[in-house]
Amino acid sequence: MKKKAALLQMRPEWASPKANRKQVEQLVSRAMEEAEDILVLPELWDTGFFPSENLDSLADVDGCKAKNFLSEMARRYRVNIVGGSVLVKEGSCYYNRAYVVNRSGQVTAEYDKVHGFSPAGEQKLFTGGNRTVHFLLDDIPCSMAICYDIRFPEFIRREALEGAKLFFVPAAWPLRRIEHWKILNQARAIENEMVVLAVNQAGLVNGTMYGGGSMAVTPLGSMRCLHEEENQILRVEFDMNEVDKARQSIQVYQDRRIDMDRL
Ligand SMILES: O=C(O)CCC(=O)C(=O)O
Repeated sequence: MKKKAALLQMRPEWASPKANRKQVEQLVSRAMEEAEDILVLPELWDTGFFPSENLDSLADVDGCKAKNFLSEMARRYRVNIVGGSVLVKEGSCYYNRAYVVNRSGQVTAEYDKVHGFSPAGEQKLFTGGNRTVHFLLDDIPCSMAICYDIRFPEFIRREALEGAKLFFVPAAWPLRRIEHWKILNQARAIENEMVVLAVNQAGLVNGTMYGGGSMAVTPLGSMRCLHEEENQILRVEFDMNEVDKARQSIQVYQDRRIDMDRL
């Protein structure tokens, strides 16, 4: 089964959700000048990574704005959207939360980033998720992680063992560690034998230079990757049959020694 995706690499305006919805609307419209099955956005595209002041005025209460916006985009273009993540307030807690919307505009999944990026103190401000997420896009079993989550191979392995064949990684990954980003995404695709679509922020946001390098990786590790320019679209076509072929030719799922896995 062949599918087409557009990865929407962008530079969010710092702490400006309204301006960023406008930007995303323009990027989506550019992307949909050609037919696509799936659009993918980066981490915290609504605010940048991550405001620690005025959170109450910036946070999207219960994600209503993001959900309405993404649903409207998905319905307008009849396209699936893996909506990166947005800053959500629910009750008295803040979440770095992703929404997935299908072609008819229904929100089919949500995921809270599990591993807060402790060097930036993310875990002090955001409540970390405590579950993996699984959803179907055009019948393909999918899962996702957000940014720092990909440094935890046992967590991603769990999502693969739970059935994921197509995997999404929205991120706000700085340029200075962009080699880690590329290698980790490639490794997660190869070791789990799945397709990985990873979308990063790009450009200078609140003093940090984000690295772009949004990328698509096949189950055997072939990679297509953008450079660091802002607001670029990477169009990729991938074949989900490659996942089954890779899993048949190198049988890591059967050959695992679970008895040796305990940490
Ligand atoms: O792990 C890294 O180097 C970057 C992670 C990060 O910036 C994030 O999780 O938002």
